[in-house]
Amino acid sequence: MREVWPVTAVRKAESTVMASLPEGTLMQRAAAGLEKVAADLLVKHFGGVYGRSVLLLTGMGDNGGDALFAGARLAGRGAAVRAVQILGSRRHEGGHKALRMAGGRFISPEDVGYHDLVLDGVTGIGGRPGLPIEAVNRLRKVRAGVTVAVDVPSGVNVDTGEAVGQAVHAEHTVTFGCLKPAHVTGPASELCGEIHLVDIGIGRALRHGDSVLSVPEESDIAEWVRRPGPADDKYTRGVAGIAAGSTRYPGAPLLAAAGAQAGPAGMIRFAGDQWRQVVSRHPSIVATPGIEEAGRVQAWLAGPGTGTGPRALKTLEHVLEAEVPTVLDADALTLVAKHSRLLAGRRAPLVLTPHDREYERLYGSPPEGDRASSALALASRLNAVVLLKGHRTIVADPDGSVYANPTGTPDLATAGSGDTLAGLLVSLLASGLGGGRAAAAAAYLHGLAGEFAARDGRPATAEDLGDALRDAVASVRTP
Ligand SMILES: NC(=O)C1=CN([C@@H]2O[C@H](COP(=O)(O)OP(=O)(O)OC[C@H]3O[C@@H](n4cnc5c(N)ncnc54)[C@H](O)[C@@H]3O)[C@@H](O)[C@H]2O)[C@@H](O)CC1
Ligand SMILES: [K+]
Repeated sequence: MREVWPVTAVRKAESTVMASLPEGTLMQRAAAGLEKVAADLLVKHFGGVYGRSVLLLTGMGDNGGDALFAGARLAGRGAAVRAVQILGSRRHEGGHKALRMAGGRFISPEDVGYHDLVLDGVTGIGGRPGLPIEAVNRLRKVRAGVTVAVDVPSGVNVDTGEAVGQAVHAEHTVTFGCLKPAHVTGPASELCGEIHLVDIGIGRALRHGDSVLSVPEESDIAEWVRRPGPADDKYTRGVAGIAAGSTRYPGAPLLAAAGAQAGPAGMIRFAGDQWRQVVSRHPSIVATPGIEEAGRVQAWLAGPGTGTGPRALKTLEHVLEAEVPTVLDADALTLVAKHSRLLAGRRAPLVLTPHDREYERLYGSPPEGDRASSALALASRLNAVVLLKGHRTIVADPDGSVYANPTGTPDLATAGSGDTLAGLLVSLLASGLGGGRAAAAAAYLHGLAGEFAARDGRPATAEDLGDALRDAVASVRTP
């Protein structure tokens, strides 16, 4: 699991470590890491460092200092390095001196044009969101072969992942010490490109309790997705129940079933009008038309394609009465938003999977720019795990843990995609995984499946996700 720390925690760790080091040591470590990534990119895209043009964008703080010292190192390797002040008039004296000594030059904002590599050192963790118009106008003149953000793309809100106004859009971000929220959540994460984490030695001073988000890694998912042991039978692996579909939405049950088939449960029960279609597509599923005769399960999924009429409400009441871990998706979210009594006094774990409009129905206002805080607010209010769908899906557990999902592709924004996610999620819950981890694992595997399904520009549909989910599970399990 990769932890994510906010600016205050980073500053605290930096000052603890800095107190025992000669002045400037951390900046030199940062600059060395930045130079390495920049040089590798120059080699990869332009065949070498020597003779390539590099532009350093600077502001008033140490972020510009990092860029200037890295630029001085690149100049020492024969790159033609220029620096331009994008924000304010105060400059980083040490960095300026180093660049001058290495043969770099300072140019006026009027003279910037194309450069092979641009290092964005306008603002870092000291940046306030939203750049002044003068800086934005200067940035507009910059044309880059490759843009590398120093620490974070300038202009973003580092602690929330919001991108206010015009922020730098980078293909790579070189960050120092640890990940910050802007790297993993919200629109800012889309402006970062590929993240390179440089160890500057502050890790030991970062306190676990100060981290605000976690990013699951492949090894976490492999550990969480239960594998059957020799003593297991279909019941001990967990029985998942799906209550889905209606004559209006007959496809949702099939897609939810396909998602569940990729998960770790040993058996799936289905209740709904499409019971015959479900069995003919998935003969291993035990299906009945009505919820009353569905049988016992270790976890329920309710909502995909059920509609919000009286029959759907009755089914949902039945599911909730079972008091087993339950995923509420799609129409079930609309129903609990309308009938708050449904969740009153609930004890068994609950996982809700809203997109933004469903979130608004449940919470009363849409998610804010700080999606992690918004997800956590709903999780606390309803005492339920909230999986807030988005480009970077957030999972918030009422116990306070928040996960930012690192996988996925915009290709997943397709009809029926959520049904497969909900199906996989209920299978994970039925296998005994806790709500937060089950939701984080489902989001991870679903995102990976989307990447697989859309590989090489293939148009992906939700129908492709069942197979792709099995490939995703296999790929996290293969070391
Ligand atoms: N503190 C440390 O120990 C280390 C810091 N490092 C670098 O230092 C950076 C932080 O440096 P600073 O704290 O100097 O902060 P920044 O360099 O991020 O910028 C702060 C300056 O920019 C101005 N500013 C920020 N946002 C603005 C806005 N929207 N409009 C107008 N002015 C704005 C501030 O008033 C301040 O003068 C990190 O991101 C990292 O790149 C690294 O060298 C590693 C060590
Ligand atoms: K920056």
